[in-house]
Amino acid sequence: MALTAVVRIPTRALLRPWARLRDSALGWMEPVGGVEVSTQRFGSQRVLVEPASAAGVAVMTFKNPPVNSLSLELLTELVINLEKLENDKTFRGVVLTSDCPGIFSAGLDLTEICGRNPAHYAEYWKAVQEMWLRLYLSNLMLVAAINGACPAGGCLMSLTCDYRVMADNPKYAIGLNETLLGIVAPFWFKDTLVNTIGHRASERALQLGLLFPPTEALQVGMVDRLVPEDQVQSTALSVLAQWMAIPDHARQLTKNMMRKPTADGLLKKRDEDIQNFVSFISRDSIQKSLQMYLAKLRQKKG
Ligand SMILES: CCCCCC/C=C/CC(=O)SCCNC(=O)CCNC(=O)[C@H](O)C(C)(C)COP(=O)(O)OP(=O)(O)OC[C@H]1O[C@@H](n2cnc3c(N)ncnc32)[C@H](O)[C@@H]1OP(=O)(O)O
Repeated sequence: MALTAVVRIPTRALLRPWARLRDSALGWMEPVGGVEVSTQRFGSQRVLVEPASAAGVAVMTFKNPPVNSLSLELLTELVINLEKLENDKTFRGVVLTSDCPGIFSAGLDLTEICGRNPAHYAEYWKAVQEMWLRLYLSNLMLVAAINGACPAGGCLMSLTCDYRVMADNPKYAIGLNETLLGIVAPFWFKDTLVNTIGHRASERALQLGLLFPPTEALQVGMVDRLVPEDQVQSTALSVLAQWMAIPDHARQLTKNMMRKPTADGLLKKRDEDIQNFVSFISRDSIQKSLQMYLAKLRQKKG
């Protein structure tokens, strides 16, 4: 791929993402008798975090209607809240789920990668990388409670988790459908999929941009369990309860051993990956494809 666009990559936002957001996580930690304890509910505008009834577990709910697209704001809030959970040693496991009925996440926010300038594309892509790295290498046990459609970036987010529970509703589908939009899933999306479902299945799924209905997703290994829609979150919590029985230290080292080489692939060339993305996404032909795809989505209603 030709590397033509050279852009300044703003680091301000993602090195200290909380500096650009009004931190609405009031009540995150309150000193009680000199000891910091977690309060009932925290999070931010688009990412709600609630401790579950089981000790050590939190539920992180994405609330970015209508479709939980991964806007820059949502990505930033996700990373901030994950970091807070990581730093609060009372938490060992997190369920990731959605507040948007019938949709886990529509993936990357197409309005962030369409009709903007190179500096914006660079800032946005850095935020996407950051989300992936933080989730993929998280020391916490992460379980995705997939309660709706889960295409592209939404699928990627779920693939970073340690376990996926999906609603058994044939209306929903999950997969990396980038080629259907005329774009190419980057190598670290591909690696995450290969690590989950294997090389041959990934090759086919990625080329064809397959969106798997739940039964097929289970067969191919993209999700680990299907349950009726109203049991997705409770099942995710009971899976976490089983994982909690494993000593954290041994599990964390094992997770790191399995995942670090894949993450290093991106860590070693983050800037090059951003330049690649910016030069690819800025092409007229790619912008036209994305505009047509967005127009088709918007027309669906009319
Ligand atoms: C080296 C280069 C590498 C490039 C790699 C780039 C990687 C990209 C990965 C991605 O994640 S790209 C995004 C891919 N996402 C999709 O294809 C999903 C598109 N959306 C849908 O299929 C559907 O919306 C849905 C999620 C199945 C939900 O369907 P539903 O019928 O419930 O809602 P809609 O009427 O379709 O949508 C409501 C509303 O939301 C807008 N919208 C939907 N998806 C997105 C999105 N991803 N980004 C921004 N906006 C989105 C849609 O246009 C509607 O808007 P309106 O204004 O209300 O009409």
